[in-house]
Amino acid sequence: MAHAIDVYIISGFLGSGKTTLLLNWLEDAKREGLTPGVVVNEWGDVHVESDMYTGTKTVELLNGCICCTIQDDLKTELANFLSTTETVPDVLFIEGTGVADPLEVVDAVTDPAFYDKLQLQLVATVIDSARYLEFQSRLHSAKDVRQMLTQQIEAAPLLLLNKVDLISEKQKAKVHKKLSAVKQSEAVVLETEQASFSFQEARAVTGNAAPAKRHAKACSHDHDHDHDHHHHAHFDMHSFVPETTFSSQELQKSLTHLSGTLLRAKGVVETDEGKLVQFQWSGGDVMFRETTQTMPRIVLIGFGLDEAQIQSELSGASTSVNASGE
Ligand SMILES: Nc1nc2c(ncn2[C@@H]2O[C@H](COP(=O)(O)OP(=O)(O)OP(=O)(O)O)[C@@H](O)[C@H]2O)c(=O)[nH]1
Repeated sequence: MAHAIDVYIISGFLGSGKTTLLLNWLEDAKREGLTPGVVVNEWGDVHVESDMYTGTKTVELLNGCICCTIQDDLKTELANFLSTTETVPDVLFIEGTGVADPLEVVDAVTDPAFYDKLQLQLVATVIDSARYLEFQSRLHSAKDVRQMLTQQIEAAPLLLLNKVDLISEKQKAKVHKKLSAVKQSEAVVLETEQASFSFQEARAVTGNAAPAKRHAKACSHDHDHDHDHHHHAHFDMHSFVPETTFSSQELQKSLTHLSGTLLRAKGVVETDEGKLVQFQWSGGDVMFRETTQTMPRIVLIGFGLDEAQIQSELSGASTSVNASGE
């Protein structure tokens, strides 16, 4: 291989706007005539957004955080990706799950096995500015959430303060202040709406500080691969096939009625009109958008979610798959 492939890692907490940024960068790269490749790591057992990457060489790592065995999977997938006879991409975008420590992805990419094949250019962390203060609050948020956010922010020389359309100037100032206590001193912080920061602009940042590099610490998560569940620190994940139809208002109502702490929900549901749509929920309104997916699915992630209530509010049937920890 003549040149190593430039790698850009997109990090950020659940629902912050990583996929939105990835889609922007994919378009930018293609417009420039580059051939991009994508690695997406999803916390769900089904990738409900896979139709968004049609036409791009994509590797999906499902059901996990990129850590421990999943980190080994990432290395294996990267090796497979690089050894296929198809066109080698010019640039590779890796989107971690919202509950991944980006340094674990950095470790995989900078593994000696790839030293002449992959060239890490940038770790960009996307931050949901509308939920950042809540997520960083000792009063309103769990320690795992605060730690995860801190790891993601500390690892990145580029921080995109996304969703600024949802907050006031006063809130924005508070977010900047909080962020400056955590971020790398040289980190570039930019405010965005719809993660509108182009790939060209991102490349200009790569001249700045390299991503922090430390060996990923030993995995402290509980994994029990003999059972049909995956445990992300203390995050519970539920994934199931809903057997009812929804309007966006009904889905909104059901999601916001759930006891425990729901951090993120997404999936594919059937509308009352019998059409399958993709839905997104990350703390605000439920958003529906067109999809070519052919199966309904709901994936939820949070803390202390009640399985029985999820069944009665959202599943509508007994086909529910509990993928939560413990
Ligand atoms: N209001 C607002 N919504 C946004 C913005 N950026 C993204 N969104 C929406 O926020 C939701 C989550 O965005 P994604 O890009 O899927 O977030 P993600 O970080 O990939 O989410 P995970 O799948 O949980 O990792 C989607 O409904 C987006 O359309 C923004 O700047 N403002």
